[in-house]
Amino acid sequence: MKPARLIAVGRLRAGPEAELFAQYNARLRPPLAVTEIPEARGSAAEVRRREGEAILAALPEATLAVALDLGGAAPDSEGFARLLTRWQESGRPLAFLIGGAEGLDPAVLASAEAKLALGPMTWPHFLVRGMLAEQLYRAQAIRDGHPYHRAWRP
Ligand SMILES: C[S@@+](CC[C@H](N)C(=O)[O-])C[C@H]1O[C@@H](n2cnc3c(N)ncnc32)[C@H](O)[C@@H]1O
Repeated sequence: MKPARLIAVGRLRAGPEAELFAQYNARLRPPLAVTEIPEARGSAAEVRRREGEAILAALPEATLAVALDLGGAAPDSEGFARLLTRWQESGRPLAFLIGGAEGLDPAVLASAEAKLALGPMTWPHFLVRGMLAEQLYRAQAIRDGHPYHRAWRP
């Protein structure tokens, strides 16, 4: 499987969020390749626009982009595993996009093939990297029939 790319705003420094991401990313076959976009300055709209331009410029041609966004669909983990399989089988480069403190620019959201929410709450963008990597690992476990994922609940 070709590696998916994570394009995320901000520089993740050493600390608990970096460790969380590294722990799950290391379990992915293959791990996500990470491209960090520098945080922009200006008004909220300028920040979104500048960061958005940099995100779009970082996307390889024909990329199937999945934007992490509160307004996106929120599948359960099995549904996400099925979506991931469909995206990977498209044969196109796959990239997940995470915005910065001001969120993703409308131009980025409009260009994305899919929008994915990790529930209705707003999470810090550096934590979202680890949460996404965990769900990608869970999707891998679901497809492999690995007991990491226990679907049963009372
Ligand atoms: C602090 S949030 C930005 C909040 C911004 N006001 C907005 O509504 O997008 C930074 C980034 O983290 C990601 N994010 C935060 N919470 C999320 C959630 N529940 N689902 C998906 N992505 C989320 C998104 O990529 C977002 O652009």
